[in-house]
Amino acid sequence: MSDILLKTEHITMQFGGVVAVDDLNIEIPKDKITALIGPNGAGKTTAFNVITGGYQPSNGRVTFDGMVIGENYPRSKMKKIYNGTYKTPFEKQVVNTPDKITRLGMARTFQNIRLFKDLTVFENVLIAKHCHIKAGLFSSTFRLNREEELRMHQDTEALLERVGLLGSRDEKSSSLPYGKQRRLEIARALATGPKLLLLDEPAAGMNPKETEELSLFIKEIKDSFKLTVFLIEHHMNLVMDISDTIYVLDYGKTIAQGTPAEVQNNPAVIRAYLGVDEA
Ligand SMILES: Nc1ncnc2c1ncn2[C@@H]1O[C@H](COP(=O)(O)OP(=O)(O)OP(=O)(O)O)[C@@H](O)[C@H]1O
Repeated sequence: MSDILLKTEHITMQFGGVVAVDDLNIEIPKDKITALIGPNGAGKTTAFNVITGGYQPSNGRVTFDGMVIGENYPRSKMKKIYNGTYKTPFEKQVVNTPDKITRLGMARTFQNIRLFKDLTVFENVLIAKHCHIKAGLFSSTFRLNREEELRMHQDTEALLERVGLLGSRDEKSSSLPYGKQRRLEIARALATGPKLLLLDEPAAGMNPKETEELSLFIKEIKDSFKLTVFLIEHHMNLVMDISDTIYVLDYGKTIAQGTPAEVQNNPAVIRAYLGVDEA
């Protein structure tokens, strides 16, 4: 069995004349935390959208847990990229919708919080669980399977307890403090039972104390839910604190990869962030 849970090969995403992601090749090892960083507009969210099935790549392949989940190699581009040297296996197209990819074991959160504002904490998580279960139309409509419903309620409460939100069970999600709303978003993603959790700027808008709590929280859930984590983040303290490996994008291209210490001292990274030579 491979230790690599997610792999992208030559992922390119083009919007008209803009190449948002340019030949991205990453490997996410199981049970580790990997970060994707880079200045604004570097292509990070676009990469997440391709990986989670929101966009079909203009080019490239995504493999998750040994299965190709997204692939597109138009012949004209193959020629250009591989200079005619690459042989056939990329000639087919594989398209998966985000819900199918979620069912395979990948869950994500978004840059902007996407909770059901008027529903309670409990209801927000319960809905995420429902979306994950493929109930038949008949049982969904007539609610015949009371046992299953009861089990889902119990599982939801257990999950809320594990993420420290049981005390807020009946509060409207919009009335929670910001840090807890972010935590609830993560709980909703966990409700789908993922192997891989993708977090898009989980610390966005957080103060230093909330960011520190989030660091701890991500490490805790990674261990207790046996997760692999892939995150985009601008808060460098958080990234350097929790990541095993970091990939750095700039203008869609990978300019560096390595451990936090390696990336921090990489001149190309310093240039990309500061816009000046490190000297
Ligand atoms: N749907 C789209 N149509 C056209 N251009 C897009 C689209 N989505 C993203 N882009 C462009 O692709 C580039 C990369 O954007 P993306 O949002 O992926 O960057 P990012 O690294 O996530 O930025 P940020 O850190 O600000 O969230 C930008 O130039 C953006 O304007």
